[in-house]
Amino acid sequence: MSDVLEFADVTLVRSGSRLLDSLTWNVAEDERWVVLGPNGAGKTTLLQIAATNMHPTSGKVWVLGEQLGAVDVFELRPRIGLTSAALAERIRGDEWVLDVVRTAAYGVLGRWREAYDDLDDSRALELLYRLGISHLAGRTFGTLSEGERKRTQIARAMMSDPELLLLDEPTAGLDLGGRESLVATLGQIAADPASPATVLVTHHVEEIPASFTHVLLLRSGKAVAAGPLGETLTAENLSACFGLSLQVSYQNGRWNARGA
Ligand SMILES: Nc1ncnc2c1ncn2[C@@H]1O[C@H](COP(=O)(O)OP(=O)(O)OP(=O)(O)O)[C@@H](O)[C@H]1O
Repeated sequence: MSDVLEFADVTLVRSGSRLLDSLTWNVAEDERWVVLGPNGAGKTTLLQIAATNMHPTSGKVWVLGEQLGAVDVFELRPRIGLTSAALAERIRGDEWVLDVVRTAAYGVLGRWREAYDDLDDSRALELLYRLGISHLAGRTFGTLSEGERKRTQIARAMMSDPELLLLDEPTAGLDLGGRESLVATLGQIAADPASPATVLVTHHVEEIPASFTHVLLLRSGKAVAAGPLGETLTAENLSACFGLSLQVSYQNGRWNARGA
């Protein structure tokens, strides 16, 4: 199985701070990773490098087999699906939900072509259906609830049939019902062998969808531990990651953590 992401001794420095510090990490095609860590650990920075939006200060990064710095990132980006708060802020409130999704086929935000192929339309509608929001296709983005917006963004990220899916805190800001429902949907997507390699950033082990396979624990830009969930998400590793004593449990495909 070839790697879709390869970070080799990656350091990223901004204003004298090491946002990532000598990070070595690989993601294979069939893997679904969760990246966990406290505020400021470097999770979003890591995802932005994987999305080719930032370049490391030192070390090497390969995305979908191409080395950053030696490839035209504009050719790579359509092969990567990304959801992030920064991207969501750029979606206009008066944009139709169907357009938010189908414009991703052309790597743009906002309507720019007057005619879309039937194939674009049917794929966008199929994705909205898969995300449970096909009934919202004719609504404007600004009228959606936070949970509906998150689902729209995930459908958009999947529109170009990406080989790598990057989800930055997809369940942030949702109420309990909204979170549980979206975690279940993400679990279904992760369980589909046709789904792309996925990296999901979160602060909470409760938000790890079933069928995710691996975890990277980040603290101060460094990997505390990385590997298969079952053997890596231990009380010892999670405590070291968050800097407090924690207990971890796993039941019916879901994780839970609380103070020890
Ligand atoms: N341009 C910059 N210059 C200096 N420091 C920066 C810059 N951008 C980000 N940082 C710092 O880098 C650290 C890592 O940021 P990042 O957003 O990657 O963390 P995170 O793990 O995603 O955090 P959170 O969980 O709060 O979203 C933070 O301490 C942040 O303040």
